Amino acid sequence: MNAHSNPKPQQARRSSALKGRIRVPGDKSISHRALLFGALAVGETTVTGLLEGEDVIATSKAVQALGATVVRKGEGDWSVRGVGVGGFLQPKNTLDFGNAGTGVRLTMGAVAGCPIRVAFDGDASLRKRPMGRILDPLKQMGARAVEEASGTRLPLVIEGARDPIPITYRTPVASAQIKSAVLLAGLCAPGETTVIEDEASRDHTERLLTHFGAEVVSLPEGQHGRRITLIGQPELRPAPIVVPGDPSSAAFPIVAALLVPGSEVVLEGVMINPLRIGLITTLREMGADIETLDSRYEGGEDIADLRVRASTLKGVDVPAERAPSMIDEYLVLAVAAAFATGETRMRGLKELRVKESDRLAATADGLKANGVDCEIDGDDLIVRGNGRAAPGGGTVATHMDHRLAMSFLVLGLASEKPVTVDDSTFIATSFPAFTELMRGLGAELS
Ligand SMILES: O=C(O)C1=C[C@@H](OP(=O)(O)O)[C@@H](O)[C@H](O)C1
Ligand SMILES: C=C(OP(=O)(O)O)C(=O)O
Repeated sequence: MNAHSNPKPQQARRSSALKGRIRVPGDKSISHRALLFGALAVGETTVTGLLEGEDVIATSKAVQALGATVVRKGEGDWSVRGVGVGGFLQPKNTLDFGNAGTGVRLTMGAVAGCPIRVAFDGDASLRKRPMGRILDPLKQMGARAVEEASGTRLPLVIEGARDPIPITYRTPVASAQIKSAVLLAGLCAPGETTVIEDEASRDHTERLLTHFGAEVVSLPEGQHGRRITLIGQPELRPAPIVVPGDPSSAAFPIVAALLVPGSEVVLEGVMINPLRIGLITTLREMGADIETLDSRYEGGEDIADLRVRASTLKGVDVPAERAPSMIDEYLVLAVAAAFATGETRMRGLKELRVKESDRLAATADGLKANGVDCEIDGDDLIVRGNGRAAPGGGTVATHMDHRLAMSFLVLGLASEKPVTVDDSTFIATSFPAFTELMRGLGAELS
């Protein structure tokens, strides 16, 4: 299914200095989890700062169909009355997750330990994405997957386990979605469910389950990994959730402010969880002037205000092990690299091929369409800038991918000629106020 049947092209043109203070929307990863974990708690969870993007709205509808009561009390203020671990009811209809990988994969995990049969579907982009990575461990835990489409793609039906089996599972790729699906299924299983990851992925599931009273132990594993163990069948207690600003959304105004000469922008309340800030680390290595102001701890996460000033950037080598901490930010990093002096090599980007689009190919295509020198070498993306504004002037195919649309609009704000994206409608999945916020800073978006 596609909620966006009418593509809406959008154009960005060279802007004068971006100035002002903004607050980016709530973190998408935490927003999905707030609704889902609230639905698994006994009693009422209040959520403030929830991202009201289409992906998260799809999750809110799914948990309602599974028996939770969800009420929107005001902008970003929501309440969820949960049914308790193992208490999900069989939904009457297919759960349609639209464009949302996180929503569908985490919900699959959450239903896998309940004795119910649930049909899952999504839009044309989500139907292309691999689900076998989630189904494999869930089957080991006793769930059955009835695959309707070819291979392990949506649409498909999961029959949850009557007696879920706790497992120890080593994830084949660093993925918070796989880790979270296994831990959520493990909530219903007796005893210990353990996930081992060779590279640490974002840890919001572990933090929030602990916040709700579950016993979760996370230990270092090898050089960069974690071993996470959950004790099953806890009673989750509702606890208020304050959703911090999304660093993945902040990435767009941050890079725009770095590239548009004379800019100075402050972003308030951005989450700076160490497992999410690979982009900021990388941009600083490139010479970016990003100042951390007023670091504080709020709602179980480190947050800060970030002051960003236009900067001269140089190319860098981005190590593969940094990928999990900036997996959604490579597109906009590639845009920044197009304005830097010298070569930027971004290593180990295999996972980008299975996101909302093949982001590796689509980013290279978009850069080339705008006169930027780049190439894909195995799983690496190489961008060569000459320290001047990118030529621009191209039209970019966005393939139902919000981050491609926003990244190339950022390119257009600083390039010589305007940049057009063929469809901006998917921006609403993660950052509905993108155009309005950017225009407020002075961005020329039409
Ligand atoms: O768990 C999450 O909230 C997410 C995990 C990442 O996906 P993977 O687990 O596939 O790396 C990321 O790309 C996605 O936007 C959000
Ligand atoms: C990959 C993303 O999201 P999801 O996997 O939830 O669709 C993203 O937001 O960039």
